[in-house]
Amino acid sequence: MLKTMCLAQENKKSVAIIGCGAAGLAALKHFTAEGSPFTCVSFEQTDNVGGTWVYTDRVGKDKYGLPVHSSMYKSLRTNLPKEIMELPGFPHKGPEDKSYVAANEMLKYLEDYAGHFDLMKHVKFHHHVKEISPLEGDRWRVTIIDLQENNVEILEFDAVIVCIGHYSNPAFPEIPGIEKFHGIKIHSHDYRDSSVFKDKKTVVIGCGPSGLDISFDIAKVAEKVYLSHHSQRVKNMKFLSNMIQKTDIKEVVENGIVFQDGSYEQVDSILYCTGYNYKYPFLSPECGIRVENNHVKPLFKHVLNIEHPTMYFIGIPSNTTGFCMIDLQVQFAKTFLEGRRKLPSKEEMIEDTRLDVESRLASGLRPKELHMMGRRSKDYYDSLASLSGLESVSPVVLQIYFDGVDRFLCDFSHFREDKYKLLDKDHYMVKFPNEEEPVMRRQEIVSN
Ligand SMILES: Cc1cc2nc3c(=O)[nH]c(=O)nc-3n(C[C@H](O)[C@H](O)[C@H](O)COP(=O)(O)OP(=O)(O)OC[C@H]3O[C@@H](n4cnc5c(N)ncnc54)[C@H](O)[C@@H]3O)c2cc1C
Repeated sequence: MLKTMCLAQENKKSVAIIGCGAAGLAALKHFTAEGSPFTCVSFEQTDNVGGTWVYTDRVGKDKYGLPVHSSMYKSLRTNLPKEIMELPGFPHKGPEDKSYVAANEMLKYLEDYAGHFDLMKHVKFHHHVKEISPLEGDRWRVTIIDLQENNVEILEFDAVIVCIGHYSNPAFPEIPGIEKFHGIKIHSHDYRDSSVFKDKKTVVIGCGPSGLDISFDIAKVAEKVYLSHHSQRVKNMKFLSNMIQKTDIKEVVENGIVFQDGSYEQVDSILYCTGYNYKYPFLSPECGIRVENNHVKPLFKHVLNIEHPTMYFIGIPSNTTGFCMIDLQVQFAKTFLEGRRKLPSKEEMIEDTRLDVESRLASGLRPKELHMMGRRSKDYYDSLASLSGLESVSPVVLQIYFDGVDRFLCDFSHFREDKYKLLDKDHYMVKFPNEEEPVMRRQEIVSN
């Protein structure tokens, strides 16, 4: 059945928003704001808004037979203070006395956001986007399955905003001998709570935010947690007494692990905290988007499909203040789709992207890390802002981000007791658990 979004009488452009987590909601808010020249629909394959923040006990397949999207676990509290996990224009009303909140409080925030801006009426729940392919004139054909009715719809749109997140497709490194291991093997995507690790010896592979958080969670009940990694960042971290740092794995044998330094440990389970892969299975090859070594390309400013500039991707960069970035990227997309600003030529966008990749590689990032922002966040936000004539992310937000990451690395067991308050675009207050009075801090962010 072919249905076309026929909006001619309204003289509005039609926009398909794929996914309705934080990014999809921010896109809906901006693209449906009063006076907007767009009409939008968000297709969400689950029955909720909130994406990542919707906890489920399920692993493997969801009730519609699709791979479970969310990687949320029971004990999770945010690793950034809620004060910088706000979508602009809607402050957190969460607990006054804490900055680091539980997943259900983040979900409540996003549901309240949807309610406040009256966004639910634009969301088609249990609608899975199966295929997107380009049409003449950079328009789009979108094939959607209504998972409840088992109906297929084919709709046409003027623009597509992809908001599907990138923490759902587990990445597994190749490990010699892994097939011989008899114990439990799971990825953090399927981690829900620590109960199966009680009194067990576990090796956790990787020490990014999930690896650290889950290791500490398991260590409360496990006999031993071996944290296998090659990161310099956690060298001075204070671990619990049953957490032991190890080098990378050399090989797995039946009941244990041989590490690169030659040591051997018997373990009952292996937990992969080895990250996620970007994946867009619904994009037909004609969309022109490829993922090579976890690098999504060709994207201008990590957001715009250079081959078809009516397709935007929101939320791709990592290691940065996600919520503010999402909002800025959405407004960037809206500015160009509205025609308020003119995009650089295709050749200029290709050259800009080439230089960006070159300088990232030169700065020591590995090819699979090309969407990591870290200290480049300010330059990235400023470039989005100056191209589109928007306001950049407030420097104090970035300062809190970097200071929060430092605290996380120094004192993992207590950093979530810190309480932040933004004062203005340059200043914030922070109260540490071991100090009587809050201290005032000033932003010192410089470009890289
Ligand atoms: C365990 C964990 C902890 C995190 N903690 C933090 C934190 O403390 N601070 C922070 O800033 N960030 C954190 N993040 C990152 C988090 O993912 C982002 O903050 C943010 O919520 C991403 O929003 P999103 O909308 O881009 O993606 P998501 O929240 O993943 O939402 C994507 C939506 O798209 C839908 N979808 C996907 N494919 C399709 C399809 N084909 N058709 C229709 N719908 C589709 C999904 O069902 C989902 O609802 C964490 C991530 C994880 C996994």
